Amino acid sequence: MEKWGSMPKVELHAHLNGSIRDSTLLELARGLGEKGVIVFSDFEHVILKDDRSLTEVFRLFDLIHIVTTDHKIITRITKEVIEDFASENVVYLELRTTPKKNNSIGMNKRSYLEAVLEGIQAVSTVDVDFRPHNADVGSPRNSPPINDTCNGSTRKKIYVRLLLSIDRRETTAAAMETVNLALEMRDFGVVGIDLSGNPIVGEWTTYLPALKFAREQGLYITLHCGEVPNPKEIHSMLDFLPQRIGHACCFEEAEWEKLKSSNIPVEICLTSNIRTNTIPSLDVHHFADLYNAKHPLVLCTDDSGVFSTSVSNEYNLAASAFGLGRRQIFELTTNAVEFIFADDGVKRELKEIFSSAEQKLDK
Ligand SMILES: CNc1ncnc2c1ncn2[C@@H]1O[C@H](COP(=O)(O)O)[C@@H](O)[C@H]1O
Ligand SMILES: [Zn+2]
Repeated sequence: MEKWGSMPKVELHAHLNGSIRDSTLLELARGLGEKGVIVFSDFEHVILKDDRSLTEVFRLFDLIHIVTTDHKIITRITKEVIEDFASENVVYLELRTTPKKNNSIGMNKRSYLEAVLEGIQAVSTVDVDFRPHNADVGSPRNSPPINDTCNGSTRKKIYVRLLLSIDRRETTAAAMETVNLALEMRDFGVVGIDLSGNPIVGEWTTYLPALKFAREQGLYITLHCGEVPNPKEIHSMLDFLPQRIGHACCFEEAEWEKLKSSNIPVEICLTSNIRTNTIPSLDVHHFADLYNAKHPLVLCTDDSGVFSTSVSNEYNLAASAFGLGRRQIFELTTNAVEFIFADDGVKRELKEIFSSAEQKLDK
């Protein structure tokens, strides 16, 4: 993916546990296998399987969660995932994760999130800016500006913001607990709420009170929308007017019309849609229609570990499947800065990065 290496990127739709490195997942699973907690050979077979239906993907997530639900492991995978995105020149990352409770190991949603925050602070290959700048008024910013020159050497920097996910299996009370946690942790880079999980599970009305409350309190909201055909839910989601939606795969004419007139940006995850068979092939993917209609779009990975992809790979796929050149991909990413969940100061800095990268684009 050399071609995309130098281009600055934003990643707005990445699930923490879905972005785990294959090598880390296998190492952790082998360890649990040796302790007799799981049967490693069963696990290995599922991890290494290439094509999975949406149902199989959610079975895999249950397995991943058995292996990763421990504070130290959550800290480790957070650090690795951020370092991996930074290594392909992602300059702004919105990482989403579902805060989890596991009484048997003394984990609750807050301690889970604290483990994530520890992972962010453990990143060593790049400077991480994760706290909104007005969160620490009077104290120095938590990291220097991008490409700050210190002792003659230039350090790379990545902005990281967190979205807390509500899992569709959760109750209204559990969803509300996640929103309250997000509000409490705003000064630590939590900027919004995501609704995700198996799309055939749960009812929109269950999460609605928590989502409404989140919005009233000023949190940003993005929803997994239309991963399966469910026109009633899709309409309710679009009527809610979230700041962004993910996927938008199983839309009919009326839903397309509503989406286009609403101008809600769509997070497009090409590999994920193809690998889960939500869309049969790229030549019929809705990216092309939305792109031609100049609808706001951003290319994202969804689960870079589970689907063995990267932002560069997604750019490459879009370029070859839809005939886009480097400049068009670059413009798509630059335009996405408008709908990131960050303040104007961050947007301004990102625009500067993109504008200086533009000058080198055709070289
Ligand atoms: C394939 N498309 C998808 N559709 C819906 N939800 C998805 C997803 N991919 C991932 N997740 C959601 O993210 C969780 C894993 O990360 P975290 O444990 O939160 O860090 C999954 O359990 C699921 O709830
Ligand atoms: Zn997703």
